[in-house]
Amino acid sequence: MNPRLLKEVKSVQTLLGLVILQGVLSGILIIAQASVLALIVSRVFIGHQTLASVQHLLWVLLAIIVARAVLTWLGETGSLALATRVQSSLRMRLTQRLLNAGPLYVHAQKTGELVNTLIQGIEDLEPYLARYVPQIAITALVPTIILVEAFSRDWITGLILLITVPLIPFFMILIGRQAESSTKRQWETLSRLSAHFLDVLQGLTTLKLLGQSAGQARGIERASDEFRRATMASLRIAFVSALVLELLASLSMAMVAVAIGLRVIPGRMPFETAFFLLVLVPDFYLPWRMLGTRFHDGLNGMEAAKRIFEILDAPELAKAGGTMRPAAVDAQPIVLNRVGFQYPGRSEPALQGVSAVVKPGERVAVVGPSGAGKSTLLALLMGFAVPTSGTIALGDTPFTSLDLAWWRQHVMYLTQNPYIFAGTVADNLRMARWDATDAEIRRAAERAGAWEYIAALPQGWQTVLGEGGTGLSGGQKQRLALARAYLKDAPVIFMDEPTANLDPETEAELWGHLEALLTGRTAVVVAHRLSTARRMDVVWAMNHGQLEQVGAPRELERVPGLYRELIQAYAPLPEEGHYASLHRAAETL
Ligand SMILES: Nc1ncnc2c1ncn2[C@@H]1O[C@H](COP(=O)(O)OP(=O)(O)OP(=O)(O)O)[C@@H](O)[C@H]1O
Repeated sequence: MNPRLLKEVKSVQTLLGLVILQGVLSGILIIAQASVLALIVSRVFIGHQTLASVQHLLWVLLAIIVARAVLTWLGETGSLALATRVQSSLRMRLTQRLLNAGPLYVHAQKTGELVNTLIQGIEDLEPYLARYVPQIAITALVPTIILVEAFSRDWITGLILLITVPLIPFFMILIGRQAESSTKRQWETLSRLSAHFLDVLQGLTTLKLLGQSAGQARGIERASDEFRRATMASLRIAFVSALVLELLASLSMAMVAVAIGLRVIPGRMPFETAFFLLVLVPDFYLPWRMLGTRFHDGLNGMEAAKRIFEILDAPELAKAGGTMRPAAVDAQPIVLNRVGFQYPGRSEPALQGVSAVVKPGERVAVVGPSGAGKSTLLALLMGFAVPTSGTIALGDTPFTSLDLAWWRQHVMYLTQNPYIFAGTVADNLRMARWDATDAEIRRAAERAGAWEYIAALPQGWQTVLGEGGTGLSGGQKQRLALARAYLKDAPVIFMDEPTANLDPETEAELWGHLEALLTGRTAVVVAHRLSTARRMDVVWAMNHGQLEQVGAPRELERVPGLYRELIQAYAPLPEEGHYASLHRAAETL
């Protein structure tokens, strides 16, 4: 039993209480059943009584049998209901955890494995919680109650039971060790298989163009073959374990039977006691045999529980922040003071000593070579991660005291690849503001230049879009994202070159709508194009996680330094003043 599961999930405690009650009642009923049965048989066969004279005992026996069946049924459905509750509670907590951890944590994980844990891992908890855990309680209780009763009736039988029973857990532990490592292997290969599938689905275009789809298919074949072998190995172990348990139980029962038989024949033991013990003994071993089987059913769940708690315990890149909500967000500067950030497991910091101020209403372009730390800086500004050194503050309020959920309500983020969710166009827009009226949605779509194509869709804004916005062009997705931004009407905008993947014509058109959005708002834009940087008030030029230059774009173009080097890397710097040709040549920074 995973102690964390017991400690942290309340339903598991209820489940345990329930199965302990079931175990005690079962033990008592088993003994009562054996006693009544032995009484009936000895009266009818030894005492030569008629069935009519033991009729009341037969009714009692029937009542006990029915009670046992009802108890088992109640136990099983109760356990199942509670297991389902535990599963949904963990599913919620995992999702919440991933949402809290934010994009930086999720992107650093293997997506296939994460999906496997969230779907299959949670699913695997059911046999573990609904079958294995109750069986542990029953195995601890029922044989103990039977053992006490057996000792009180006949100490020799009690002694045989006591001596033989430790053999079963001994073999179970021996086999269990093997089974655990084989289940671990099975889990790992299944995760690898999920990751492979996801890779193929997400990277289909790249794979096709690189002519690698056959190679990936072979990869899947290998992973699935490995999974088959791991599964077969687990099954073999489960089979051997069942065989050993059956054998041990049969041998022990035979020993008890011989010891009893040897005393009944010469008349040293009353028939009723002998019969009672013989009926009781199989029920002594049954929970152990069931435990063996259910242990193997529950192994995947045990492995999954470990992984689930690993995710729940992962170090948080983004702490929850505080509760402060400073007034007038749009009048507050964003102040970075010697900000540094180091990703866990990386030796080099992604950001170091970044000090700068974004004034209210100012539009900042962040430029720099790949890996300079631009995206990391945006992530910190959105509160997805906490600086490992230095501070970021909104006015006088450090981010650590800021209510980050509230902050994100005042912030909009536009990316290179906006995500469109499966659902209608209207749903996708309402995501920015659930209470937006139809008129507001239409107005936002118009301002983003999206209304025309939305109206032309088969069912207008009620058209259902596929996951990832299938059926829409890159420009259309961007305009949808822009409409979201208009609808959200946040005073602070963060952007990661939203026009980077668009053709020049669409880009120019989209910029018309973007400029309107940025007017009067504070913006920090990661710019890969000179044209984008030029549209902003200030340029921050970054390299190796450091802020090397800050200044107006036209000014920085004139002085030697990183910004000019970035431009020169793509085109020879023309004579001062020849911005038109510079613009053409340095399409990309
Ligand atoms: N999730 C992550 N885990 C570990 N290291 C990361 C992670 N994301 C980025 N890094 C590292 O941090 C550094 C800065 O990366 P960042 O993505 O911020 O750069 P960038 O300037 O946005 O680059 P690009 O223009 O290529 O997107 C890089 O060295 C990168 O390898």
